[in-house]
Amino acid sequence: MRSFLGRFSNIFPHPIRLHHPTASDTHLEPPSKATGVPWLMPPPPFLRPPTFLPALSHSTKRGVSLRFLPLAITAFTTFFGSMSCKSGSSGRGAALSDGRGQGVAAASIHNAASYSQSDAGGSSSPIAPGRALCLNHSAGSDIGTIKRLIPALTHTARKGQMGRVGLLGGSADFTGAPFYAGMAGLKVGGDLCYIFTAEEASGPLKAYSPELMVTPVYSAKSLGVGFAGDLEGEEDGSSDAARSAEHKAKEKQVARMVQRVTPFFPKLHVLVVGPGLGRDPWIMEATRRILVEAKTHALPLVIDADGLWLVAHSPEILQDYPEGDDGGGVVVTPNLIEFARLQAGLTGASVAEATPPAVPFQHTDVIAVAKALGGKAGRVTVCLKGREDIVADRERWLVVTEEGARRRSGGLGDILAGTTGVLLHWSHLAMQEQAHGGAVKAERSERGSEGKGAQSGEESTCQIDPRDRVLWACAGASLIARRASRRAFEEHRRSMTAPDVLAHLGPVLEELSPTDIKEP
Ligand SMILES: NC(=O)C1=CN([C@@H]2O[C@H](COP(=O)(O)OP(=O)(O)OC[C@H]3O[C@@H](n4cnc5c(N)ncnc54)[C@H](O)[C@@H]3O)[C@@H](O)[C@H]2O)[C@@H](O)CC1
Ligand SMILES: Nc1ncnc2c1ncn2[C@@H]1O[C@H](COP(=O)(O)OP(=O)(O)OP(=O)(O)O)[C@@H](O)[C@H]1O
Repeated sequence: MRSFLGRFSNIFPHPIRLHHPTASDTHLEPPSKATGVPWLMPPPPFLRPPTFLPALSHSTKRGVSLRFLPLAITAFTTFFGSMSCKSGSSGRGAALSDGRGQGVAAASIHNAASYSQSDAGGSSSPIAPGRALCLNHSAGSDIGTIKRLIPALTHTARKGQMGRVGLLGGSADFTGAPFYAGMAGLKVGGDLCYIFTAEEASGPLKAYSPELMVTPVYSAKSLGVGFAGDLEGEEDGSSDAARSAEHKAKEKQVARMVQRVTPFFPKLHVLVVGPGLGRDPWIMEATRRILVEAKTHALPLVIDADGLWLVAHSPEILQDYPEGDDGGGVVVTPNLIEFARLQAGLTGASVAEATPPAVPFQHTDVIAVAKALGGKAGRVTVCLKGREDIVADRERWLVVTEEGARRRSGGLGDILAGTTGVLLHWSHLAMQEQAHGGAVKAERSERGSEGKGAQSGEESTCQIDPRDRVLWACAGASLIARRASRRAFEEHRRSMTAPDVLAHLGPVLEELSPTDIKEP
């Protein structure tokens, strides 16, 4: 896997103007600094057993558990009856908690694994010094730059101006992921969210929230996807002719799915692809065709989760993806495993067997993947999620070190994907505003935020280089999602789940860019 780097060793330019190399530029080992919240610091190892409650560290991974199964089962039998497990158990095990006993067992399995993991504290600056793209390297001015991306709310705005986000995702199995991504887009401040999903998912999604406009674009049942798809490939005794007829029927449904999604393209500012989509080959094929169409429209994309599974298997799909009038190109938001899969796909290694390397990924890895995915002329920006988020395009990069939550519950990546979609559009608006400076600036100076920000040293006086605006959009989304996660964690601790983070998006946005304006 590391030999992958060698192939791209000549394409790593200095990431930024005025970049001051530091030791951590080349190695993203998590800092060892403690969090500063004394009672949350991990207790010495000898104090941890016999509680088996995991310390929630920044290196916790979702659902990492089974290596310690025997130990966990012992813990379960010891502590069942003495532990109350009313609030959410940690990690994927929580999904098993139909009854009290199962919930405790699942939590114990995860706890045992976490017990072996080391902890690391957060760093104080939200964006690593020396890695910012602004001329001024102070963290305050980095936040100021992100604030510039957040559009003012005026009385003259029209519905839709702040963002019309499409989302291709959700399936019979996963209805939470598109919900979290879509709602994040709205809660951050996007105006409209269209979800394209399975018929089987659309009912639940509409019931979760009437704010989401949900269009069913295929039937999981008739396509044999999801639950029914489990039977696919089994010998069913049907003849070749019957199988060929079934194949044709499915081909037709795939074509219909494409036809149902693509007419929405002209009204969308961005399409988020992947959360909860599933990896059924027919759905992957339909998604591939939809991406090909999106390319002809130069529709800005955010690709996450199962969308990345497709990209890892067909990395050529994003080659030379154009920047349209709205710019943006493609943003991919992999977690560590998804990033390792992208690397595998690009090198022709097995995608399914990819695992993250023992040493942490570096910004050079991220730049290499961004460049390789985009090909000669494509604009692909990668946001690698992790202990710190590394954002890079083919030549520049930055790292967001804003402290996040120590809970790794499902759905936080979906929230980032939806947030990124809106920030991507906002960065386009900000560029327009920057180009037509005067009038909009005057309107902005009416806002209560201006004075406050200036006092705290967070206002940015520098212009955003248009080439960097997607990086800033990704950094902004990362900062917002991580800050909201941290706030939700401070409030809910071990019971923090994705909806708690959604609830904190608004307050974080308000803090960054207060909405009160003086009436003319
Ligand atoms: N409530 C829902 O509906 C949710 C649905 N989700 C969807 O579930 C589907 C499958 O996603 P998965 O993430 O499970 O699939 P993956 O195959 O990408 O991940 C499989 C497993 O890898 C492990 N893993 C994840 N991140 C890791 C890391 N950084 N380092 C080491 N191991 C790691 C976890 O155990 C995870 O369960 C996607 O469509 C996704 O969008 C998730 O978004 C979570 C929430
Ligand atoms: N160790 C960590 N410490 C703090 N924040 C983290 C850590 N790892 C990831 N994050 C943040 O959590 C969010 C989700 O990242 P994660 O890697 O869990 O995504 P994911 O696996 O795609 O999520 P999902 O459950 O939606 O599929 C991102 O905003 C990321 O910055």
